[in-house]
Amino acid sequence: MSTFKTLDDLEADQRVLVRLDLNSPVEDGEVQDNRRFERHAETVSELAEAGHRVVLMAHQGRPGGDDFVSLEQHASILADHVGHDVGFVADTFGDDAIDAIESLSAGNILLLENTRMCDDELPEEDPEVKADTAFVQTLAPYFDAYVNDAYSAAHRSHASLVGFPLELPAYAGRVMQTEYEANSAIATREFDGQVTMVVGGTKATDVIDVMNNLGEKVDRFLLGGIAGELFLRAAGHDVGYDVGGMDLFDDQWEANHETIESLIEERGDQITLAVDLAYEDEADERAEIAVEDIDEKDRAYLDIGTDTVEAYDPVIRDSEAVFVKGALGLFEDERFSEGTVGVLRAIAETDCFSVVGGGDTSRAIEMYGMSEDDFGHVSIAGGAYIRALTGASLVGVEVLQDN
Ligand SMILES: Nc1ncnc2c1ncn2[C@@H]1O[C@H](COP(=O)(O)OP(=O)(O)O)[C@@H](O)[C@H]1O
Ligand SMILES: O=C(OP(=O)(O)O)[C@H](O)COP(=O)(O)O
Repeated sequence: MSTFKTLDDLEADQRVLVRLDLNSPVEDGEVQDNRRFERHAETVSELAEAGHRVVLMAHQGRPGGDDFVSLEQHASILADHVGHDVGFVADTFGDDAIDAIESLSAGNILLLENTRMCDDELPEEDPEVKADTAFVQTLAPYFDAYVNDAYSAAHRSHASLVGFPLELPAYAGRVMQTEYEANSAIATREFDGQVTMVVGGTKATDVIDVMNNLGEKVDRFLLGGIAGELFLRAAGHDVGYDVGGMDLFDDQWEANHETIESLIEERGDQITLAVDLAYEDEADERAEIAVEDIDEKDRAYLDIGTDTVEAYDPVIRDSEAVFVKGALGLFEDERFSEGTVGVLRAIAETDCFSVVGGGDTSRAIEMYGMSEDDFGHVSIAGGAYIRALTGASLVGVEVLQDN
């Protein structure tokens, strides 16, 4: 199955540079614990217990976003899961980082600062270009091996993901290995009955393009979240616009409206949009409005409405397989969790094969008292997992396989 080397192939007593994906929700500056910490802790524990010197890299948010913060809090959350100290240095590859790396003993763990705070990490470029950056060229000589555990970021051609495997012997971590195997197996699986995909979340750009390539595999798309509103906007409704301090819609509209319009034209019968939406009224309560009654672009919609949840429910119950990518609303706020929780409960109550992905969406399962056992596979990846479903390769996996 795996055509890359794994931790089973790693020699003893190595200085190992490990890429994790600890990208997490941040609420009022506080990093929220989630499944990514728990899953990556297994790889980190295994490496530390084997006596390697373990240096971790990860990213958080995107420059300019409210969630673009230091990894200092991540170190202590990860330490709780690993059951071992995780040191932190507020530097990516400068003198402070090198000093901290050089002072490690066998079995020690150190987390470097947010890779996206280093200019060489972004933008996406070919692996050869990334391998030639000062970031990679400076750090690589301090290590014997590179481990990529960040399956959920493996669709990004960033320095920490694709540059190091060109400079160091490279291995897949345990999360990379299990997610790759599970998602590749799902991509080749055939279903006799209806296959439904629930599309939501904030990263509409990640899903809209992929919907084009999933059209043969998926019979019905049920939309919500930011992507759902962009489709409603394309269908002529006054939603899907940035209002107040929002910056979720207009840029993604510019990048995707032509694809959305052609999807509606060519695959309109496969795509179901919300018929009502929920918002916060003057009394801070959940209120709902039918999409056809919306005539002002002045309000943020935070969930699909109750009639939409009722319309989506039988579609899910009639499906043989359901794939979920992204939440249908701001589920972290209970008032706006109805869409996401309604869909997840319908899946959990039926015996369809299901995959739930999206960095944040998998959190809703635990938050609302459901069990992972009620789902076929819960992926900590979002964009990477739906790309894998189309059979497309992920650049971060390709460079491991070539290593
Ligand atoms: N209408 C909405 N307005 C604001 N945030 C939303 C809305 N719908 C979904 N979300 C947010 O999308 C996030 C879901 O993220 P996730 O499932 O990881 O997908 P993505 O990777 O696309 O962000 C959740 O944190 C949820 O609060
Ligand atoms: O959280 C992630 O992706 P996901 O939300 O699609 O699961 C990854 O960390 C990638 O982050 P990015 O979409 O800012 O490159």
